[in-house]
Amino acid sequence: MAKPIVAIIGRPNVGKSTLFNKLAGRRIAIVEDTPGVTRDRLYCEVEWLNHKFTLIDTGGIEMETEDVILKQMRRQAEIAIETADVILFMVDGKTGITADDYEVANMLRRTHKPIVLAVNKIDNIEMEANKYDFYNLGLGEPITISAALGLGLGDMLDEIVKHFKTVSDDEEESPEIKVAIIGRPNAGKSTLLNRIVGEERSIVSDIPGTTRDAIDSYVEIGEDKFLFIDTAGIRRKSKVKEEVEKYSVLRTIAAIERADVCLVMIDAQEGVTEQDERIAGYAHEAGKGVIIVVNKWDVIEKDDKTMNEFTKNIRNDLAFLDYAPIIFISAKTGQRVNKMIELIKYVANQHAIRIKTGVLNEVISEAVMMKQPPIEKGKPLKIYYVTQASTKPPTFVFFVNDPEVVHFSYERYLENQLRQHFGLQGTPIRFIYRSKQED
Ligand SMILES: Nc1nc2c(ncn2[C@@H]2O[C@H](COP(=O)(O)OP(=O)(O)OP(=O)(O)O)[C@@H](O)[C@H]2O)c(=O)[nH]1
Ligand SMILES: Nc1nc2c(ncn2[C@@H]2O[C@H](COP(=O)(O)OP(=O)(O)OP(=O)(O)O)[C@@H](O)[C@H]2O)c(=O)[nH]1
Repeated sequence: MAKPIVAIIGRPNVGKSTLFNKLAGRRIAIVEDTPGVTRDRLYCEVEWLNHKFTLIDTGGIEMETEDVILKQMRRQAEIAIETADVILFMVDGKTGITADDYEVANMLRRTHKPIVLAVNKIDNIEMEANKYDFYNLGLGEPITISAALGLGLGDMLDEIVKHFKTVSDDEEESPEIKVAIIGRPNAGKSTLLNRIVGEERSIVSDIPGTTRDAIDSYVEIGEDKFLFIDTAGIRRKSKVKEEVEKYSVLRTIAAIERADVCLVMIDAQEGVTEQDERIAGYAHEAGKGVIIVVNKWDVIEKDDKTMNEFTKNIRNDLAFLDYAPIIFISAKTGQRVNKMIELIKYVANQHAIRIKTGVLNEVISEAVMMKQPPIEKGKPLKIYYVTQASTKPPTFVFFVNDPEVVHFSYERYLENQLRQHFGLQGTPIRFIYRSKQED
């Protein structure tokens, strides 16, 4: 099930960062151990009761004059409308409603997306009454919070997660493989999509005055159904370079969250760049199936060694994606595009694989017999039992004597053993350790 996306929008200074920091559990922006990925506050994972969702921040660029703020907020709202399942509209309960708040509320009211209106900076009971003004926005009941003091956040989260159920029900019924084509501008994403979809591509634009840049395309190829999520072309005119980049990143993250398989598209003429590393890092972090697609292979002068050299360099630059297959294509000529489609099917299957507990334990016991765990902190690791807890990505729970004594290199060894036996190409896998005494 795709994790829902909640987008937070609001004027500068209403307290978005403060709320972010309060809610962020794991993955604020990106964990540091993925190389090439910088830490910036763009998104975080939030867990509330039994729900997990991704909170994205659509704002945060410094603006000076009043009308620029409004322009900026309109953009935020557009992005939120495009990418989010639920929109969290944050206003300042201390300053009261502003004209910009009205403008944005008008835009939001026209969408079918659920909106949660949070009135921030209500630090004490006496200030509660400030909320009545905000009914005028016509977005329903305002929820008062104090991000700084952590007040009212539970009620706000309850309201947010209330809107999830219908979203995930829809998604679960769809049988198609969801594929996100991600990569730097100019890598050839649109060209590839057009090659696959051809004339049938349907352009959906449900927001007046804006073009939807992320367009879903349903494609049936033989018996198989695919949904391609395109992230190409951030074509909004903006003079602020960081702004354009930030939007393109947010859209990429939203596309990745919805996908089963991500095609990380590399321009063969450019090789792997830092931006490629970062984009690939998002897909890896999100636990999605990944295929590295080297495009524009037609323009590369090649001999019998070229492909090996490229492979070596990519493995080196994107070491954390060692499980991802690499394919060399030309979106322009169509070279290996059919093969790539087959690969997508294969990786989607691997990503959704379920391994029976019996076989799983046989493989792990054999692995342990072949190579005993090293002694950590004076204590040998004992693995009692392994079971696959979930899929997409395959997640294995190890019941052990002490989770603290699992060594990174031994985990690597076990992962390799599982990969040797079960394939698992193109999918990250996750290990969770439980102390047996706990249960
Ligand atoms: N009194 C009070 N102040 C708050 C609260 N939440 C945030 N603030 C203050 O409001 C100011 C702005 O907070 P930020 O979290 O940086 O606001 P922001 O919306 O992220 O701002 P941008 O990054 O410009 O978009 C800071 O001085 C915070 O300390 C709150 O619940 N109560
Ligand atoms: N030679 C060659 N050129 C290609 C190939 N794929 C794309 N191109 C060219 O590369 C340029 C960029 O392609 P697009 O498909 O627009 O790239 P994009 O990734 O969608 O770019 P954005 O919309 O900016 O994100 C165009 O001029 C394409 O014709 C290819 O396989 N071979």
